[in-house]
Amino acid sequence: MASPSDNGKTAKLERYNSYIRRVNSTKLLNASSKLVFRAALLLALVLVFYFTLTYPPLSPEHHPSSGSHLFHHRNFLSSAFLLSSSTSPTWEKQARHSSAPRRPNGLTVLVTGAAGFVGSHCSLALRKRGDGVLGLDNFNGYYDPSLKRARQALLMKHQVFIVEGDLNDGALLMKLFDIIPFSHVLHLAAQAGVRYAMHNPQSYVSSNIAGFVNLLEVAKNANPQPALVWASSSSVYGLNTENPFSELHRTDQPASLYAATKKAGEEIAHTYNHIYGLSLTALRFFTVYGPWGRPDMAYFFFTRDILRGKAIDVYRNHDGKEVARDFTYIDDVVKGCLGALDTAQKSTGSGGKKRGPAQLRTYNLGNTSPVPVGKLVGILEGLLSMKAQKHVIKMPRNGDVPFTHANVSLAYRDFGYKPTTDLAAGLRKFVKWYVGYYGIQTRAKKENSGESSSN
Ligand SMILES: O=C(O)[C@H]1O[C@H](OP(=O)(O)OP(=O)(O)OC[C@H]2O[C@@H](n3ccc(=O)[nH]c3=O)[C@H](O)[C@@H]2O)[C@H](O)[C@@H](O)[C@H]1O
Repeated sequence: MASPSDNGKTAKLERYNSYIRRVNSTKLLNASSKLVFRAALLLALVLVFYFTLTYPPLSPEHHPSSGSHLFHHRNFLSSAFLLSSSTSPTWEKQARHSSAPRRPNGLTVLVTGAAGFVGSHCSLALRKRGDGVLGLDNFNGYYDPSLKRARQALLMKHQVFIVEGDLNDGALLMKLFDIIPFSHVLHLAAQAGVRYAMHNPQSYVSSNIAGFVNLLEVAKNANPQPALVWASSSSVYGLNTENPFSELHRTDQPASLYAATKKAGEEIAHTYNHIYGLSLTALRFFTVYGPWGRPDMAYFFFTRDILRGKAIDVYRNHDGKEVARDFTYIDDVVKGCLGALDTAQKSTGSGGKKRGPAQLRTYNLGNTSPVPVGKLVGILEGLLSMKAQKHVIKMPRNGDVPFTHANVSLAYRDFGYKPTTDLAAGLRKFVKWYVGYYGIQTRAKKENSGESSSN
């Protein structure tokens, strides 16, 4: 048994040991909390820098700034990210897996702008029929990037992988073509929007001209050379007065810089077809709308503003007539894009040299039935069961054209393009998506749910 003096010594020793433990743990705590603080500070700085570039502040006209300085930093960042991650086997594995066709003779398609409106719809449609699809998108802040991220998440569910990078990143594009033998490119990445060109002209030059040339340079050197189908625009008809617009009409009077860059794209396409034997198809889209659409387009922000009770500007021509558009539903445009891809002939060049004449095509993809903007507003009012606060004003001189109307007989002849959705039916689907996506209870919905609960 231990004596009381032994017990006293043991108790003292234990008190001393616990004191030493406390002193040590406090030191350790101080050291580790300093470390944690420094790491948190560093992380916060990195996050602030990253979010400043990724989510630039909104400008008054619903157009998030994509000022050229931000644009270039963003490219630099994505490029740095990709060059380091391009060596990672996981990254390449995902890209290869995504681009591998799941059906015999399936296409292997690079879709640029895959997180965009038309790009995400086309990527899904291609994947659903068993084609291989790899997306490319720079997720810029022209409009709410969270919508682009939501589209990306939807594509991921269907095993479509999007590489985050920019068209102007030549090293990245070469790497993609190096690891994947693309049979086709569906090139939809662009700086869109007619009116925004007055605010940020350089972004149009950077994406729609420099970026396009960069892509063509890489495509012409690729082995095999892919066939390219790409998005031009109804806006190339500019001040053309002949109706409906045919591919044979003049397109040398663009009314906006956006239109001018798309028209320039058509001329550039001619050059690459002529010199390098690239198979090229331009699709002139006519005001495409629908679920998962672009928030910078009138039908989209009219819906938002009507629901918020905010006034909307409805443009009228200077001659007093209503402005009208050949609004085209997204599913019709997707069918047109797939039809163009399926009928695209192979490029004829190899190793950057032309081996024979190659296909060069241009098609209108419209709805063939122009609708005045006032009528569009009326349809939205009906669907939302709300009255719009309309300001009818003269169309500002901002690059808009008074009227668009597509003749689609060429696209019908060559790949059976036939639009089937009228504006009322298409907007119904859009509004259904909109209220679901943003979790909005419309008055119509509330009344319906009231009715069903009383039955
Ligand atoms: O076919 C195209 O190639 C282009 O289509 C689309 O341009 P637009 O046809 O101009 O569509 P959008 O802006 O929705 O305006 C629709 C109508 O609302 C009128 N409009 C517009 C704004 C407003 O405040 N009030 C108004 O009346 C306006 O005057 C117009 O009559 C794409 O954005 C563009 O990227 C490109 O793809």
